[in-house]
Amino acid sequence: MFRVLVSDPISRDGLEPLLEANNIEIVQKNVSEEENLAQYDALFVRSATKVTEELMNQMPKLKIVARAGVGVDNIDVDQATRKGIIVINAPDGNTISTAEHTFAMIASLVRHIPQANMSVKNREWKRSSFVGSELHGKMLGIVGLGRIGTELARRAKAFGMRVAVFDPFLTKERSEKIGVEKHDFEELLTQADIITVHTPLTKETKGLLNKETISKTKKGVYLVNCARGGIIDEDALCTYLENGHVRGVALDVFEVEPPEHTRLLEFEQVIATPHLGASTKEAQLNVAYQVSKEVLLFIQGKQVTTSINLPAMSDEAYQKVAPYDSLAQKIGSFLSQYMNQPVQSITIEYEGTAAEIETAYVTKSMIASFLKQRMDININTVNAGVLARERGIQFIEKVSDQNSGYSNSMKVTIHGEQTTSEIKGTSIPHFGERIVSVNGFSIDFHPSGHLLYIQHTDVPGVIGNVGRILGNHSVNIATMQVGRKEKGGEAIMMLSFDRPLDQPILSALTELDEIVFVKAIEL
Ligand SMILES: NC(=O)c1ccc[n+]([C@@H]2O[C@H](COP(=O)([O-])OP(=O)(O)OC[C@H]3O[C@@H](n4cnc5c(N)ncnc54)[C@H](O)[C@@H]3O)[C@@H](O)[C@H]2O)c1
Ligand SMILES: O=C(O)CC[C@@H](O)C(=O)O
Repeated sequence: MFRVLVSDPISRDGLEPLLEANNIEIVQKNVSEEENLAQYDALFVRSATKVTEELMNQMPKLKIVARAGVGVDNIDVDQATRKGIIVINAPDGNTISTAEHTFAMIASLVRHIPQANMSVKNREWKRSSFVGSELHGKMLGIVGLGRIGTELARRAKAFGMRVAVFDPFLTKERSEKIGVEKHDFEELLTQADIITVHTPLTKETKGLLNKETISKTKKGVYLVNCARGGIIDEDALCTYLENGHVRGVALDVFEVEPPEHTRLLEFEQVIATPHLGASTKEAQLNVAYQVSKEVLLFIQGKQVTTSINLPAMSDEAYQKVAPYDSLAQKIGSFLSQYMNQPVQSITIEYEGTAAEIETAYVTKSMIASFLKQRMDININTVNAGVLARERGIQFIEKVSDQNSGYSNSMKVTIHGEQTTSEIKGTSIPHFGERIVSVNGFSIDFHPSGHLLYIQHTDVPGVIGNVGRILGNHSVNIATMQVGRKEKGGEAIMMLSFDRPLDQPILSALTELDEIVFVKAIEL
């Protein structure tokens, strides 16, 4: 049974993909009210539930956190990544609703609709107090032309506004295609009549509009924040509302929610909504449906596509990656068992068609498989890179332009504290994966099951002696491959069996004079 805890109010209709599936239990209850958090595999949240390290520690089975919305600032993504918990969101399900809400806020701001509404309800009729301005012909400055910024720009243009945009990642081609003026931040500040922010809250965007930057705006400017509290500094807003430089402010989001800056809310020129950007039936259905479908993919062992902490990959792309993923996992596990020593670096080199896939995913998969043999915690492609780095293991990914005769190959080299080892493998369509070289010895075997690696001197009788010892212990050899670099030098044998070998057999083999090294490997 896969158990899902839905902590914030999320559209029940949107949970349909999960409700219709078998063996999934869904409980809709806030985390603060649930006594047995340890039983859940998945957690659904909006922005209210804070997914902290402490909460995740109480949920040892947690595998996936689904944010029914865009912003993941209420989720400790770094800690989730360390713990191997996938974090997904619904990146575009609420875009239209939030753009529409922003536009409604802008229109309300310049026509004083909320204030006029209050006044009429107070039985007043003050028509001259609420003279507004037209949007037509005014310049809207959009900071951040992502999904919401783009939809807002379209609506503003339909109202006859000029749209100026600042976004450091915006290309000239895209701005031309959307029909907006690309500006630098200073230009936008000095020219716009209304400035609205649509960036995530990051180190760079926190306080982007502050005492200094707001001082550069036009006198009488309107400021809007329907993105994240803190992008516009709330103290600075109070200063400029007080001295009349800023004519009006519209806020859907606050530095602390519900807002604690009561002085800001006391200004008549401030209009506010309680984080309602995504609060429409349509958006809530969209985001819940989007994350439910993703969680179902995860449960079915398929690729999730909207993960914050996994390389994004469609199921179609994963089908191309899958054979190499399997090979990488086999090589990682083999090398980890074979090299029983601390490791300094892992290099993975892709050649041929293997170099054309999402190599970052496969590299993480190989590292996860390597680390799994050594660590007793949940390791997967989400946290493999972080855990390797934390343990001082450097990993390097290379693409080789050499042609070693295989249509694809993957070579993993591990520098340990005492020795260096290397395995090369290939994936043959309809035939599976093969290891074609171990530490420079050419060989050809299927990396699966109960294996035995033997390094020995290339002298007559070794194979017979090994066969005799195994026979004496009633061990049947399933397959056997040999490889050597030169006649009479060192050589290797790779054997496979129907059952694992126990220690007395391994000790007996090690005692043979011509045997240098013996290692049982389980794949
Ligand atoms: N009020 C709500 O209910 C609500 C609903 C949905 C989204 N949001 C918030 O709205 C914001 C935008 O969402 P989105 O889906 O459009 O995101 P998005 O990722 O599509 O767009 C963000 C844009 O900001 C730009 N950007 C990043 N750093 C910047 C910087 N320093 N200066 C200027 N631009 C910068 C990026 O290049 C990108 O184009 C997010 O903060 C999101 O959490 C709020
Ligand atoms: O869940 C909500 O209503 C907030 C949504 C919004 O802030 C988001 O980032 O998607």
